[in-house]
Amino acid sequence: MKIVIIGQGGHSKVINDIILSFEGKVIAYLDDKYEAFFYQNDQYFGPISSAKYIISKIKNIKFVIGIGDNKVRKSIYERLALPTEFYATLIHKSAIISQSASIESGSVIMARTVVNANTRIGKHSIINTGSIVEHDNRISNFVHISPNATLTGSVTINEGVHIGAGATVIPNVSIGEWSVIGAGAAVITDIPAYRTAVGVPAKLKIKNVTEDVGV
Ligand SMILES: CC(=O)SCCNC(=O)CCNC(=O)[C@H](O)C(C)(C)COP(=O)(O)OP(=O)(O)OC[C@H]1O[C@@H](n2cnc3c(N)ncnc32)[C@H](O)[C@@H]1OP(=O)(O)O
Repeated sequence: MKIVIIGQGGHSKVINDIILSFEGKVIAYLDDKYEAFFYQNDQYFGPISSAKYIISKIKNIKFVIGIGDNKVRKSIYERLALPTEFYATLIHKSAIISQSASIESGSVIMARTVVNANTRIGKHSIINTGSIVEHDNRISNFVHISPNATLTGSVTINEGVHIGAGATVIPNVSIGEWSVIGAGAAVITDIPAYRTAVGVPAKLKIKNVTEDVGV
């Protein structure tokens, strides 16, 4: 599979490792740190605006937005307005994915994750290294489940939610859209939209979600 990664920060390096795990190839990096489109050492580089040019130049390519921040990832998705079929679903070879789970396009599933039975994962979401997403979860679009987080059974994660590293969510809990759960939290009650919750058990912080959540 020939992949174009949009964004060239830390998250894109881990996506590159997913692609190597199934012997795919990164043919281009598009990032706005580049002012012009160029070819070097068997790869193309250019600004994000060159996505449509690269589609016209190279056949059978797929894109992935390799940016960890949920809001930035969504804004680039909206800016590019590419049809769904241009986005890859990338799953590391070491991930364990139930046959009854489903994962939509643009989402990335990192090394040593588990996605269990009847879980649904939406578009452009990240299931990061070593996290466990148990059975019957509903994970929406532009979500980030950070490394080593655990979602137990029948958890609902709405659009744009960021679950911090090592956090645990108990069964049947719902997290409202664009909320942030702090690293190491234990979430035992529903969390409303656009809020930050931290601690064990997780409590709402007074301050609402800020732009920078430490992704
Ligand atoms: C491969 C990768 O890197 S994937 C990305 C993984 N990234 C993460 O897991 C980051 C998760 N982010 C966090 O945990 C952050 O601390 C957040 C989003 C919860 C809070 O960030 P901010 O809003 O900037 O909060 P800030 O740092 O100002 O702290 C405010 C208060 O919350 C407390 N707090 C912050 N985070 C946590 C936490 N995870 N658990 C418990 N308390 C916390 C602070 O101690 C502080 O308490 P105080 O007011 O009593 O002094």
